[in-house]
Parts: sequence; structure tokens; C-alpha cells
Amino acid sequence: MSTGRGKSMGLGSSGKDDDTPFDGSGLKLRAIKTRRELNEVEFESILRVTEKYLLTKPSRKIAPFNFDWLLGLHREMLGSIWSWAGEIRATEKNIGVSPRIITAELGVIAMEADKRHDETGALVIAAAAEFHHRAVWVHPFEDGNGRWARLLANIWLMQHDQPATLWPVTDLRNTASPIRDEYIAAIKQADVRNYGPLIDLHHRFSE
Ligand SMILES: Nc1ncnc2c1ncn2[C@@H]1O[C@H](COP(=O)(O)OP(=O)(O)OP(=O)(O)O)[C@@H](O)[C@H]1O
Repeated sequence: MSTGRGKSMGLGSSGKDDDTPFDGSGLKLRAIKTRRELNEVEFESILRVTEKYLLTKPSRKIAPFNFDWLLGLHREMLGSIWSWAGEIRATEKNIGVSPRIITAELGVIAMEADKRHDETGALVIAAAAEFHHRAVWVHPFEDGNGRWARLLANIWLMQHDQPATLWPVTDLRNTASPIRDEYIAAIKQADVRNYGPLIDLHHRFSE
């Protein structure tokens, strides 16, 4: 498993690696003043969670893909840093469903995961891409939705004996990168039920 800064399995280093301030509402660590420092602590925290789930095949016991675990995974990733981690957002966003239906939509992911648990081979990658997309489409949290969605897709892949996707995180989180453009375009295609481009990206960056 690669845990370097360039490529990772759903980790957190942002392309916006600079000294600018950021919205600190809900920040638990008062010493953090710049985005660079924030990126650092988020990356380290998510790295620990990634190692917990992906260093060996994650069992259904530790990753049950039920409603509580879906929220809990986000809390594990960012809960030492942000008070809103693992909490369903209360406000509307440009991306994502209305806060009123987030609970129901997370329930759909949990139900689908239960239904598809015994799938194998290519169906596993298709399911991972669908969960990845649905998770960012719902956008349950204030922030960190993309990193959470990519990690849960990787947990699904490894739980079903498929290699994890090593996303080129620096590119993915950099709004000037063509790879990010391609990634966002693939997510938008999945919005209209064309999962091919997102599945292709999972294959391209497969471990
Ligand atoms: N223009 C867009 N159209 C559709 N989906 C988008 C768009 N921009 C971003 N997204 C989705 O939202 C996610 C980003 O959400 P959020 O900022 O909460 O997560 P993050 O983990 O902090 O960021 P990132 O995914 O960039 O690492 C992206 O991964 C992508 O799936």
C-alpha cells in the first residue's frame, strides 16, 4: 500500500497547500492557523484510518457498510480535528441532496451494500464506483466528502478481494489539474447513470 503524498487510497492532502487562512468553524485544534497546517493534520488522521482498514483485508465486522458505520467512518477520519465530523450537515450546499433526505439516502447506500455483498469480480468494481458516486452525490458532511467516498470505495474493493484504487491525490485535489477535471467529469457522468468513466478511472489508478 502506498501512503506517500503523491498517490493514496483516499487520503487527505489538499492541492491547496498554502499559508492562507480557512473557515475554522468547528475546528477543535486551536493551534492550526493555515491551510497547510490543516492539510497536514487531516492527512495524518486519514492516513491512520486508511491503515486501519486497508493494511489487511477489512472484515465485514470492522466495515459493515451499515448506516452507523458510514457516518462513523467520517468521524474516524476527521473527528479529532472537526466537531462536525460524522454529523449530517444541516445546511444546503451547491453539491449534494437536501439535508432533509441525507439520512434516507445513506440508508439506500447501506441497503445496496447489503444486497450486493456477495458479488464478485467486475461487479465489485462497478459497485465500488456506484457507492463512490452516490456518496459524493449525497454529500452528507460539511467537508471531506470526496476523501470519505474514495476511502469507502476502497474498503469495499479490498473487502471483496479487489485491489484498492491509488488516487493521485495531489492532482485530484488541485483545481488546476486536468486529472481533477477528468475526475469531476466522471462524477458528473455518473450523475446521469453512466458509470463507465468513473469505473475506467478506478481501473487506471488500480494498485
Ligand atoms: N463541480 C462538481 N460537480 C459535481 N461534483 C463535484 C464537483 N466538485 C466537486 N464535486 C464532488 O465533491 C467532492 C468534494 O467534496 P468535499 O470538498 O466535501 O470533499 P473533500 O474530501 O474535502 O475534497 P476532494 O474530493 O476534492 O478531496 C469531490 O470529490 C467530487 O466528488
